[in-house]
Amino acid sequence: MSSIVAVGESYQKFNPRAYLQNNYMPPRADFSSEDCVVPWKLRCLAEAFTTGDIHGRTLIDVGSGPTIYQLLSACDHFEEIIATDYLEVNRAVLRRWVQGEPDGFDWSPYIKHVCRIEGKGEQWKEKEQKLRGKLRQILPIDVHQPEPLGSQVGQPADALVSTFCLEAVSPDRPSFERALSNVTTLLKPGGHFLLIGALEESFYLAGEAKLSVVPVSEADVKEALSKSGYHIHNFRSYLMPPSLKIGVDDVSGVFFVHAQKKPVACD
Ligand SMILES: Nc1ncnc2c1ncn2[C@@H]1O[C@@H](CSCCNC[C@@H]2Cc3ccc([N+](=O)[O-])cc3CN2)[C@@H](O)[C@H]1O
Repeated sequence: MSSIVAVGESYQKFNPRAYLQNNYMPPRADFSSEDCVVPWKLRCLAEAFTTGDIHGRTLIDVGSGPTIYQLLSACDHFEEIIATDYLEVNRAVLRRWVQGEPDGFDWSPYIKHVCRIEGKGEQWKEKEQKLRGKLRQILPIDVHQPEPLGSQVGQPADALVSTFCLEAVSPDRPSFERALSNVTTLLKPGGHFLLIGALEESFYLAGEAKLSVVPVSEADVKEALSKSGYHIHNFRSYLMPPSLKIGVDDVSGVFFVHAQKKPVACD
């Protein structure tokens, strides 16, 4: 069995609720401390959009998983946001959130925090409804395919977001680099890519599933972006404090990159 097929097999046991519990509840989601990893991620994303340089018609979120926090600061800057994931269980979680079904994960602490740090006086219910209104497509994706969205691919997006996906679905570094190259076909030349991921992680848990992760360093990520034709505007790293090493993975840190796909070279 190819190692990519093995990755797909391993995801069949992925449990969205366990995954959310492990990574998006306290202690990792502690909004009282700016030093905590979730506020750090939200601040990186909010600050990336304050320049006003990142905007357009469509943003695609690559490997959304069962989360929407990564889209909260984006929703003011795009007409349409397309969420994607490999697993139907995750796409179903996202659809239920968009439809406002009551039994879902409570993202309100995240929405309130983002409204606070954006400082625009936006009410959290207003931002919640705005994102629900923009999240119009939730599509299947496979980043190991040269056309990750298959026949659904429309015109290239103005921007991409991806959080914790590429390294968690790639068995090795060449596969990670190919996956990045594949998803880059979804982005227009000159388009912006906001990428968040795990540093030096080799596994993580999501209920019964124990998923392998290809450990990547800052240098590995920068090299992969350079090979895929990106200019890096900003690269930040967060060092996971011992208090947040809670056994759900062996992640050493988290990286945030604001990269831009170089325009096509004119001959
Ligand atoms: N072939 C594929 N193409 C696209 N997506 C695919 C494919 N296969 C699986 N997927 C899809 O990709 C997956 C995305 S979730 C990946 C989780 N990454 C590791 C985890 C995340 C995390 C989160 C937060 C923090 N923190 O400190 O705050 C740390 C960490 C480190 N551990 C999942 O949705 C799957 O459904």
